[in-house]
Amino acid sequence: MSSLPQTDGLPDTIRAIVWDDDRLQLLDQRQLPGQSVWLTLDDAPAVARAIHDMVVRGAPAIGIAAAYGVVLAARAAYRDAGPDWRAAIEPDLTTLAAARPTAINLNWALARMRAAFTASDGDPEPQLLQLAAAIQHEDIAANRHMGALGADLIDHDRRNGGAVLTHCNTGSLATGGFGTALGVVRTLYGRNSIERVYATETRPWLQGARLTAWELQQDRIPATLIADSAAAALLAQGGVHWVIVGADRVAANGDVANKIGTYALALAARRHDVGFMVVAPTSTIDTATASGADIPIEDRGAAELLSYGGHTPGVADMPAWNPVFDVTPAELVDALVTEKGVLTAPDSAAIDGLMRA
Ligand SMILES: CSC[C@H]1O[C@H](OP(=O)(O)O)[C@H](O)[C@@H]1O
Repeated sequence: MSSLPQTDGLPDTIRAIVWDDDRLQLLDQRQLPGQSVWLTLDDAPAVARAIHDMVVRGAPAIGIAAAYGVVLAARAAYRDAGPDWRAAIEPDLTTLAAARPTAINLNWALARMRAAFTASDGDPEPQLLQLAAAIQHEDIAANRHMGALGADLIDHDRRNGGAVLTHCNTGSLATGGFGTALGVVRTLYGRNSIERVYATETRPWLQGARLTAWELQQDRIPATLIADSAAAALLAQGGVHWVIVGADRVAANGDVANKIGTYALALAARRHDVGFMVVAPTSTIDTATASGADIPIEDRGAAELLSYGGHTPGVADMPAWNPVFDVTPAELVDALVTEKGVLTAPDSAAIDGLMRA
């Protein structure tokens, strides 16, 4: 799929974020699945624009792209200000932080990169590039570990086998590689533990219909696309035993911000005794945010909701409400799977214990 070489020798996984030729290469997810178009970025404002415009999207992927954005910012600051690069870099860090509000992985990555601003006055780029690459590799390793933990839980649950449903895109395109919720799906299918995956189309941006469908087809995993509004009826008819989703931010009390429609899936799952699993690395957990009520929810405006592939089939100037995330209360989450362990009752005490471990 990628015209760029795999650069780290890790087990094969679709790679949508690649540092190559001393610049950041991003697979433009707005063009998938029809075209694989790679964009080359060589400054931090361009990375911020790419995050805002969803060239790259998905909570962990946003953090990884931002980390490489800091590398580009440090290059420019050191070139322009030499030993005073730490002051010179600040405007670019502010621009990166403002790219999208909900996924906490963005700020997590910026804070981790900032913590590496050592006292040395030498060129910071090599050290920061090493850290950005480490963040991406750690994410892939975490995804593979979460895949096993989530699959183990389902394999040992009374609601094992059959089919699962996933929402939005939580695969290699949304992460450093392999995926969070889709990583669990990949692992389950690899074990012959499930027969089929149902993917919601995920209006309005169609991450499910365009990206998840494409990833599952690449992996030759049997999948069926459904309209978002068909999900409750599907769960009501039986056969789907788990809903497996990702997250953009998990609050200190276990409330989960994720793609719009997740809350409805959680309600339908609870009504029909279908397991509801959230899969997210701890870089998505924000203990500084007390509850879901405090999570900023991105609204991407009416045009995105009124259009379909750039066409406006309906009333062009119709007012529209387009929050692209919602909040699922912790009590509707049957399992929160992280790389540090699985919480089957995610609440403040359990989250605190996990983050301190
Ligand atoms: C690996 S979880 C990715 C998470 O991000 C997605 O949102 P977006 O496509 O707008 O960045 C969605 O909420 C996924 O669950």
